[in-house]
Amino acid sequence: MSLEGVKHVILVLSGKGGVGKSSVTTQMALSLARRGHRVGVLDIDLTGPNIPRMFNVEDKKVTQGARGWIPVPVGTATENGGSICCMSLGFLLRDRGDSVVWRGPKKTAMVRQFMTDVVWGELDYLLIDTPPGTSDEHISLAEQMRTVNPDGAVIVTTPQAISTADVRKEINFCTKVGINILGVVENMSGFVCPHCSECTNVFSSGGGKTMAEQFSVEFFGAVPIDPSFNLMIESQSSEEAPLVEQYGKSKLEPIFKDITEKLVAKVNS
Ligand SMILES: Nc1ncnc2c1ncn2[C@@H]1O[C@H](COP(=O)(O)OP(=O)(O)OP(=O)(O)O)[C@@H](O)[C@H]1O
Ligand code: SF4
Repeated sequence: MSLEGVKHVILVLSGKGGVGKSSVTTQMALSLARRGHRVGVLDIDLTGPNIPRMFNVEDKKVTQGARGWIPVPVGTATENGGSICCMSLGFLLRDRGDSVVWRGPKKTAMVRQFMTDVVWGELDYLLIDTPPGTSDEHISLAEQMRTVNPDGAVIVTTPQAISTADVRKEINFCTKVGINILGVVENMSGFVCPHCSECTNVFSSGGGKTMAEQFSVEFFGAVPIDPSFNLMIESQSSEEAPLVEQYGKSKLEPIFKDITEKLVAKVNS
């Protein structure tokens, strides 16, 4: 079984698309790796496999070993032994539009293969970036995810989503399919000015925390919109310091340090 060396499996879920699930997954991976953890990222967001782009490994090829697919390493290991490797449908698609037209059974078969046929080796954390939504198709995906016995899920939302029924739906979805909720991250919560670094609350603030209290789930933290994070992702080049090092300068790094400390404490409690 390919997950036998993996200590903790964490799902990253969101009730709707575009809330920043992939960027939260990426930053949790960077933050964990900076603290010496060996991290794998599995991207099963078949409608928008963004993880290879986030880690600037889009042009890398996945190789097939004797026991299964070998995930793609992201840079080299850090001095304290932290590392990131990833696997995404994006590596296997000839055309990024291909997966969008797949029918449910084909997607489910692909996810099943991803859950079982990737040779991760020894990992402290495997983060699984899942497709957004709570439809019937997601229920069958969630059933696949349960086969890898995850520690639970981190739910990503935005301040706008909190004021709608999205998070409630997502929490009910987890309860229905028997997935433990580890905590909630509110993304795009305010805006960091690129000139003076002042954070302005564009929408109402504090909603995520209140909502988490209502549902008795842990609030991991609020992440503002930081345009420099996108610039960092877009301007990555092989000549520059590895992303895991560059991320040390990001204004979002201390926030994700706090989020991942809560996550680590939760899964090890
Ligand atoms: N806090 C943030 N600050 C700056 N940019 C952000 C932030 N969160 C997300 N983004 C940007 O918003 C865009 C959408 O984010 P992302 O791809 O992570 O969303 P998603 O929920 O995974 O989307 P999908 O539903 O397509 O999978 C990306 O370009 C990402 O870099
Ligand atoms: S936060 Fe300050 S520097 Fe940024 S746009 Fe507003 S006034 Fe200007």
